[in-house]
Amino acid sequence: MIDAISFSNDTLHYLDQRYLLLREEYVSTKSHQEAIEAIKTLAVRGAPLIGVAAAYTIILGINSFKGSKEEFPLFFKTLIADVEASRPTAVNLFFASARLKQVYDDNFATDTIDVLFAKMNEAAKKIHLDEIANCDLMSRHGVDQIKIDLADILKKRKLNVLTHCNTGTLACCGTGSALGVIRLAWQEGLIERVITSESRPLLQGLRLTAWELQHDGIPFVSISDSSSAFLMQRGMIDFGIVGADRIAANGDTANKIGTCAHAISAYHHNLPFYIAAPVSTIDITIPDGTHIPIEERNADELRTIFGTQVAMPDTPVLNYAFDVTPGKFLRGIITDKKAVVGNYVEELKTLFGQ
Ligand SMILES: CSC[C@@H](O)[C@@H](O)C(=O)COP(=O)(O)O
Repeated sequence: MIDAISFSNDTLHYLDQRYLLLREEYVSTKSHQEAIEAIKTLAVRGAPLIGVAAAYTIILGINSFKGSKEEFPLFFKTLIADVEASRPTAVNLFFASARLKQVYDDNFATDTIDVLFAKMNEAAKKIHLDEIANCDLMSRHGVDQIKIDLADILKKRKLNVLTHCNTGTLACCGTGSALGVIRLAWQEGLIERVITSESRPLLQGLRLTAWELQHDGIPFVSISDSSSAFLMQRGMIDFGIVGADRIAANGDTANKIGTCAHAISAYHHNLPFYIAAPVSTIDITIPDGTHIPIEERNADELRTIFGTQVAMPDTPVLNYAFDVTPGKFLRGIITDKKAVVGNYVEELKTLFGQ
């Protein structure tokens, strides 16, 4: 499997996803500032991977600390604020920083700095290992749900699945969230073909998902983002499955811009549309999608394609990185704990023991 991120010898190693497929470039850094820049520029990307990268970035930051124990609280507060300011929508980033803050809160008063840092290191590694394990759990729950929901078609033939953006190894560390489900469904003989929508402007679907599918020998075809309704109308898509950057308590889901249009089209055509995401992507503190901060990115991402100007340099642009799909358009939310279908307000709470 592709190693999108790893941490060894106090060094963060990652595959720079901005240049795939033009070049496969691995970067190693001990600098937390460089790691923050990697998150901001989407060199590392995808909600679970952003969470893992954020945890290791905090470790790089504390490793660079040279002051006394008394000076650490202010340093740590600034470090956390800098990491949290890197990308606003993927809640996994805040999940990771909250975990490390908890280790700090629980141990700072009693531990030496060295012991505290060792505990934080362990916590960061655990976030990483948990996300890998989550992929396998989501995949199992997702495939089981698909077998139930699409049983009638599966008696006759295999399925054509639509996915958007990239939710595979590159985004999740393990086999993936939505792409993990697709991989297992393929291994179990349920999939005819995967349809990957390009995911303008940064083309995560066209570049990254296609690359991962090719790597695994899974048949796929890529489409422009605006093609999905037409393909559904023609019976060329049986269901959709995507990842998430933040899920509100009522199931409203932020994911890569373009997801909402796919989900509404699927709903119109009576096709199941699923979200696959680990529980670390659910923000149970917000009641609905209106509370999800939506990242707006640089206008030049839209005006240019890989550095080539494709619009007037002063073309006014709205470049929202994510949209919010209302929960009512979703057939289910596949998590590592279980597949949640039905009443999201009641069901999602139970994942948090509420
Ligand atoms: C499992 S990844 C889920 C999402 O993070 C993914 O679909 C997505 O929107 C990624 O956006 P990106 O801007 O590439 O970080």
